Order: sequence, then C-alpha cells, then structure tokens
Amino acid sequence: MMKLIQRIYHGKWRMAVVSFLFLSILSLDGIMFPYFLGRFTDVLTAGEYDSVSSLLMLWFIIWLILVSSQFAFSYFFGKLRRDINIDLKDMVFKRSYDEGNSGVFSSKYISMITADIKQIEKDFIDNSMTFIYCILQSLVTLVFLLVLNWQVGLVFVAFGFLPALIPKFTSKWLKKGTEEWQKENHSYIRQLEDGLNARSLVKRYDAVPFIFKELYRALSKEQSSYFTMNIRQSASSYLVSALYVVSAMASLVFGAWMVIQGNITIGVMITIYMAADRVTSPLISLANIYNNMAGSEPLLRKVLDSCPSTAPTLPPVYTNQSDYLVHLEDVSVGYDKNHPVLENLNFKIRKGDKILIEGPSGSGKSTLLKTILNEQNPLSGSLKYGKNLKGKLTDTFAVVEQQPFVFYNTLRYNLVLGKSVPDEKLYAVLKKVGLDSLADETGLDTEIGSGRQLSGGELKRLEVARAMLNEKDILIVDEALSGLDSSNADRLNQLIIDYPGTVINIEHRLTREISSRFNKTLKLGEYK
Ligand SMILES: Nc1ncnc2c1ncn2[C@@H]1O[C@H](COP(=O)(O)OP(=O)(O)OP(=O)(O)O)[C@@H](O)[C@H]1O
Repeated sequence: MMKLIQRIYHGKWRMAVVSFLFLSILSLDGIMFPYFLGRFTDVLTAGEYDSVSSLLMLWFIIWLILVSSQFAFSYFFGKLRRDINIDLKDMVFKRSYDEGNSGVFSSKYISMITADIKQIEKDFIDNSMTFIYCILQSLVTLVFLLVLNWQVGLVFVAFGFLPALIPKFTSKWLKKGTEEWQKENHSYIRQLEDGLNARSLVKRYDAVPFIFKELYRALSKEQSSYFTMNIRQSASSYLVSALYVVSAMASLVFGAWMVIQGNITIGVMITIYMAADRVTSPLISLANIYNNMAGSEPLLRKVLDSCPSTAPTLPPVYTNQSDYLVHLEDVSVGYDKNHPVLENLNFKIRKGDKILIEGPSGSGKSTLLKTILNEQNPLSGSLKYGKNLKGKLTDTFAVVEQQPFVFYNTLRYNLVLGKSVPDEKLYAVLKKVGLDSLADETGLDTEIGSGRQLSGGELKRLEVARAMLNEKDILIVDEALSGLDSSNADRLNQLIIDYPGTVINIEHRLTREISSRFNKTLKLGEYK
C-alpha cells in the first residue's frame, strides 16, 4: 500500500507536506478539549472562580487556532486532491491511446474516469490523510495521557484496542465485495453503452422488450453487488462500533472506581476519559479507514497499472530504397500462423500509384490494410517502408473508413485538429471536396456532429479534405461507396482518383471508366 501512496503523491510532496503541517496542528484537538474541560471542572470544584475568565479566554484562542488550521488544511488538501484527480484522469485518457489499446471499449475508460477515480478519491485519497490525522492525534494524545497519569491512562487506552481486532477478520471479505462490484459495474456500463447506441437498430428489430430486460438484469446485478459491497462495509463498521461501546463502558467504570479511591480528581478523570477516547477513537477509525483503503486497492491498481489489451506491433522497418513507399515480400497476413488469411503477397506500392484492391467479403482486405498500416504484424515475410515517406507512418496514411469520425465541434476543429491552417486554405480544400456549402452560414465555425448532421457522402468527403489538408502521402479508402447513391458515389470516386498522392482503394462497385483509371489492381494474391 505504501508504494501506491508514493505513486499517487509523487511530484506533489510540497503540497502534501503543507497539508501535513496543518493536520499536525489540528491533531492537538485530542488534548485541548479534554484538558480544558477537566481544568474547568477542577477550578469550579475547588471554588477558584477568579481563574474562570482567563481559562475561558485561553480556551477560545486555542479553539480559534484549531479551526483556522482546519480551514487551511481543507484548502491545501483540496488543491492536492484536485491535482491527483487531474493526473489520474489524464493518465487513463492518455493510456487509451497507447499501442495495443485501440480495441478496448471506450466504456471501460469512461467507467474508470467517471466512477472508479471518484471511488478512489473517496476511499483512498481522502482516507490517506484521515489515516495520518488519526495516527497523529492518537500519538500526541497518548503522550499527553502518559504524562498526566500513565497508569490510569494506559488502562483506559488498553480497553480501546479491543475494536481494532475486527478488521483483521474482515479485510479479505471486503476486498472481494469491491472486486465483484467492479466487475458487474463494468459489464453494466458496457451493455448500457450498447443499449444507447443501438436504439434505432433495437426498435427496427422489435427487440425493445428484450434489451430492456437485459439492461434491467445487468443493472440489478450491478446494484446488488454494490449493495453487498456497502453492506459488508457497514457490517464491519457495526462490529467495530459494538466493541467500542463495550470498551468505553469498561473504562468509565474503572475511572469512577479510581475517583472513589481518591487516586484522581473528577476533573482529571474527565480529562483522561476524553483524552483516552481521542487515542482509541482514531485507532478504531484507523482500522475502518485501512479497510476502505485496502478495499479500493484493486481499483487503484486497475487505474494505475492496467496493461495494453493486445501486444503492441513491432516498430516499422524503414529502408533507404527510393523506388517504393511500401514493399511486401512473401508476406502472410492474418490472426493465426497455421491459418493465414492471405499468403505470399509480393508487391510494391510506389509514389503516385492508384491501386485498386478487389475481393469478396471475408477475403482479407481489411486485414491486409491493417498490416500495411502497421496496426498488425505480418505473420511472416518482410514488410518495409521506403525512404520517400515523409515522416512517421501516422503522418503518412489517411484512411477513409466506412463510418468516418466527426467530433462534436466546429467544421474548423474537425478539419485542422489543433493545427494552425489559414482560413483561405481551408475554404479552398472545402471547395475541392464540394463541402463549401457547409461553411455558408456561420463559416468555419459551423457546429457539426451535434449541430448539423452530415450525410454519409459528406462525412467521407470531409475525411478526404482532412487528408488533403495534412498532405498525406497515401490515401486508403475502405469501401467508401457503401450506402451512397450514384451521384454521391461518382463525386467521391472522382475525388479519390484525383487525390494528389498515392491511393489504395478497396472497392468492388466501380464503373469500368473509374476502374480503368487505377494503374494497379490487386485481386488478393494476383497483382497486375
Ligand atoms: N480480430 C480477428 N481475429 C480473428 N479473425 C479475424 C479477426 N478479424 C477478422 N478476422 C477474420 O479474418 C478474415 C478476413 O477478414 P477481413 O475483415 O480482413 O475481411 P474483408 O475482406 O475486409 O471483409 P469485408 O469485405 O466483409 O469487410 C475473416 O474470415 C474474419 O473472420
């Protein structure tokens, strides 16, 4: 657990130390109230009425210091917690872009960022400070007690250790409860995402009652495991509290007996009783807090350490050759070495090539593309990239997918994605792809995605515009015609074939006229 704490607070030690200092002042609370109440009782019992006002004044000043420390602590710890939250959420989001994580469902990250980190904040981050506070208060008050009357003080404190035994027996049980809830919660969020995204499909297939039932079942399971997790925590707290009451009553009886014997005054008994409680209560809380922190450990490990779901691909091999951009020699592609989807592929993709890939469904067109894009390793053979590629592979390829992605943002945002490009250039490219009408009313700040829905053809032309703006060497088009009417399809085809760079087009619905404009055709294995 210490390692996890170190990782969470790493780089934030200054703020943590300041919070700790104010917490230390705050921990004196364990002494102050018992001391003043005991003194007050003894002063009144002894009839020393003159000292009452100065005693109250001193009490008030010290109370003011403690309350101010409380506020200062809230301020600095609040800042610390904010920074930890930012780091964790930012880290999880960035990790989703790591190699090997592309296939992980978005819902997994959304649930980590929204639910898991909130839970970690409550159970781990807040509790880590409360844990320190409890230790400090316990220690400081214990020293005070030992100085005041160590024999009586120790007996009172000894009773207080009783409730700390409970967590020893319950921590594993609690941890299991959290793990089960985590599993069910993830499964529910996944189904929820599907249920929301597939609303039209579900209605079309008359599957509404089925999906409602499935979602209800997943929700019930998630809530039941949440209930179980909480009830286990409550049961553990209940046992601790029950033992706490027993121990408090035993020490009170002992204190009363010491007063009757004349060993201590009533004021000292009150002070010792209250101070001992401020040694034992934090200890009891400590056990609960430790339980909660231990219970949230699996969540924290998941957030900090979750590994990529698939092994990252090997780094691309670049050569000094200038007669090709991509070269495949005896390449086999697929998912299983014993059953390759495509075998012995031998071809070069040269600068300016217009390549058409044809093949029936399931013949391996997408698998081949993923391999060329280095998103997947070849099963065997050599795949090399020539020296005329402008930069990294990610700078080289643009892909027009069947469902291009649009951000819920402006047209400009969607086109430039954070780069600085002059408006004239944007308008020129929009004109080229025939999307200039989109910028008619509110110009480049037209909201698309949420504000204005784009048609299938417009989406694909937007993707071509992105590729043109970024001057991508190679435009890959993955069956872009599907779902388009003939005039939209013609327009897109024209745009693709006229793309100022190399084109790899997967398509089998091309007119003879368009097909003839490709200089190479790859019929899966056969290269003309
Ligand atoms: N992740 C995967 N794991 C194992 N097999 C897969 C995986 N993805 C695809 N396949 C299989 O590989 C074969 C080729 O699939 P691929 O998607 O490359 O075909 P395709 O030609 O692009 O098909 P379509 O035209 O229908 O999109 C199929 O038999 C498919 O079931």
